[in-house]
Amino acid sequence: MEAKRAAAELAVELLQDGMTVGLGTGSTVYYSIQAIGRKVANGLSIRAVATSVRSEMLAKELDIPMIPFSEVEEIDMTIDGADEADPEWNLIKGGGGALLREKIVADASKQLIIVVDESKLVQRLGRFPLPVEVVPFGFELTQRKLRRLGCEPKLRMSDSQLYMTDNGNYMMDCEFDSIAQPGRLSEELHRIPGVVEHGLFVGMASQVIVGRLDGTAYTLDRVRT
Ligand SMILES: O=C(CO)[C@H](O)[C@H](O)COP(=O)(O)O
Repeated sequence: MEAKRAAAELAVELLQDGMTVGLGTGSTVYYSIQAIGRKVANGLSIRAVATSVRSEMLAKELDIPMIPFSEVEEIDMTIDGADEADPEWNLIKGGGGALLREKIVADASKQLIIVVDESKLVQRLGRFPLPVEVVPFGFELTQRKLRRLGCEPKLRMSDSQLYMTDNGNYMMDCEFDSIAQPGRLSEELHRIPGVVEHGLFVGMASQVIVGRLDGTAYTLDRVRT
């Protein structure tokens, strides 16, 4: 908890007056949204868009000024979590189910700041099952096509019900041994018609902030290949 909070709060220090801010989703970003709420109460002037119904509700409770995504031309900075980050700052996201909106918001952002604790750092992506959002129509066929990419795709459940995203889609959690070429896998996933979006964020992060258990945080050095 302290590690998540440390990363989340350090990221919020990057915000400046006048910014349009993207709010990610998850238990780490929860602390960022709380910290933004405190800064807004103390006079920080920003407006925000959320990547999930959950984050939007939290932001509204904290009186963070929100604008509809339809009114946004560009987002200055988005703060979001991740399930895994590799040394090149490639990510797996979507454990919390919000990957589609997160990717749309990240793509519209000048800067994507990722906040994680040290347990999320990996040498190679793939230990965490890759979330893939699929349309309900023909999901069995989509599942078979995903399997052909070398993974075991499991339909996500929640309280014994099929999990449904904020967009009315299903989620397949795809277990790979490891992901050697995230960029290539991303392209292959996009070629499957039933796939709406997947949780590989390749080359999108502008910074990865890592929280330690002792409550300190640092920016991960980026290895370029
Ligand atoms: O991608 C996400 C939601 O879709 C989250 O950012 C990711 O799952 C990390 O969550 P947490 O901070 O709770 O570990």
